[in-house]
Amino acid sequence: MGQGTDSSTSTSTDRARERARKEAADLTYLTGFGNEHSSEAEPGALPVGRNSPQRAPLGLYAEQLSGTAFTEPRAHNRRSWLYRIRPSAAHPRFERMANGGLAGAPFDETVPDPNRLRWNPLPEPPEGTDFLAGLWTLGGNGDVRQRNGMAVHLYAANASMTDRVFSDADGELLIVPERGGLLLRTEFGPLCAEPGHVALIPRGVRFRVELLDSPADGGQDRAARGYVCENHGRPFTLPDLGPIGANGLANARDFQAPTAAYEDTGGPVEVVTKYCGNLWKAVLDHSPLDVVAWHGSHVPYRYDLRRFNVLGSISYDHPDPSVFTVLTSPSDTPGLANVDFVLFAPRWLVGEDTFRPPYFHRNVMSEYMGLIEGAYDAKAEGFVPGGGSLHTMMSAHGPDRETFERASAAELAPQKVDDGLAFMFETRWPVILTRQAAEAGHLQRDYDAVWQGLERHFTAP
Ligand SMILES: O=C(O)Cc1cc(O)ccc1O
Ligand SMILES: [Fe+2]
Repeated sequence: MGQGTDSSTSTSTDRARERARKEAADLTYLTGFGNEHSSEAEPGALPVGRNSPQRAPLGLYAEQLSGTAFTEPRAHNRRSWLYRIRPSAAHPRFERMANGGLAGAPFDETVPDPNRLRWNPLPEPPEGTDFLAGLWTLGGNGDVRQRNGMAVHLYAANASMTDRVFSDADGELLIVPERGGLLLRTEFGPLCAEPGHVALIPRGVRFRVELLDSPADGGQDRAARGYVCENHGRPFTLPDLGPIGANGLANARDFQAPTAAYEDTGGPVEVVTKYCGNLWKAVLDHSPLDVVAWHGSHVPYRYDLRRFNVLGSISYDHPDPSVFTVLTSPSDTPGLANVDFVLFAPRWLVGEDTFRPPYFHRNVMSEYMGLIEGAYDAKAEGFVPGGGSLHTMMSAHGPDRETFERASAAELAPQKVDDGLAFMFETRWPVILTRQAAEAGHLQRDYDAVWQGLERHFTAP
């Protein structure tokens, strides 16, 4: 599915990326999660006092995009009004196309595996692989047709999307760049997401991904890489804070939505949509990123993970990682997440008489973890940036032998953990692998060994 380029175009590619990087540096954003945002790229484009006037300003078409049912409670309701050059309805028939490395729930290609699993980063993709072609599904759960569950994808891309846009009818996309900056040109305007940011693209929103860094920036053939949590369930929201109070964890004001920007350009442009697990495409004679103004709550965001206000124990014991929840997709059962996005960010450890790294545990929830940079405090080695681990329902895991031995003997002075940025997609259902993930060359076949040699120390009194 890669779009072909050859080395003679690399100079113009570099120039395009330089332009994209300059543009990314000058972007302006609207702040706040879950508010009613509004933006217009041309003055007067946004109707005042009504959503759907008889004739929308500037000859634009008014169109509503609903992320929740019309009738969901006000606190959950997500919808936006888009004022665009042409309505999205003006499209020809969608035709099936190859899914490439993408797969959709229900996942039934492999027998559910109770083992602890860990992967190295994806191999470098073939030249000319864009974000969409570079998506590779590791596994997931639920059912896209029932709008529940989630999927874990990774991506490795070395080319910008040029004449195509993507949207996902099956869920929202939480994009976690690990290497290489992305310029996400969305219907709502452009968003820049660098490693250390996450970007949230709501269900159904069309976007094109341009790469900001040329492969040459980091050496030959270095692709932009990262992780994607596809959330089929209720849209991600900020967790309730309970006794924490009115502030803390991810603060709503640190989420940034784009400001309107539109393309008034011709085609052909391929609109690719993921629908009930498969990719479909329709070719337009114009860019669908033609929204001149918009308002609403179903909008893309980016969030700088370094803004996360990390809370933890200041007395003893290692708290459950739910205190590190950035975003949660709730289920119908209070406290039980369809999927949580959890961040392990730099923090101080001060617990007295405490085993400070993550404890040994077995969890009814399933945990996929990735690493954006540095190291993770439960694993001395083998868990590397761009790689990932899966500790599925009830699988026994925790610190590796080396970490256990070190932390059991460590002097408990206040200690700053500041050499890494790790995250977890924690989901209510087991993550079932795709065949490509189960058979991948970059699957570590000897992961169990990290827990070998944990000696018995028991002495009966
Ligand atoms: O398994 C992991 O590394 C994630 C994790 C971290 C932690 O601090 C406590 C529990 C947990 O599952
Ligand atoms: Fe865990």
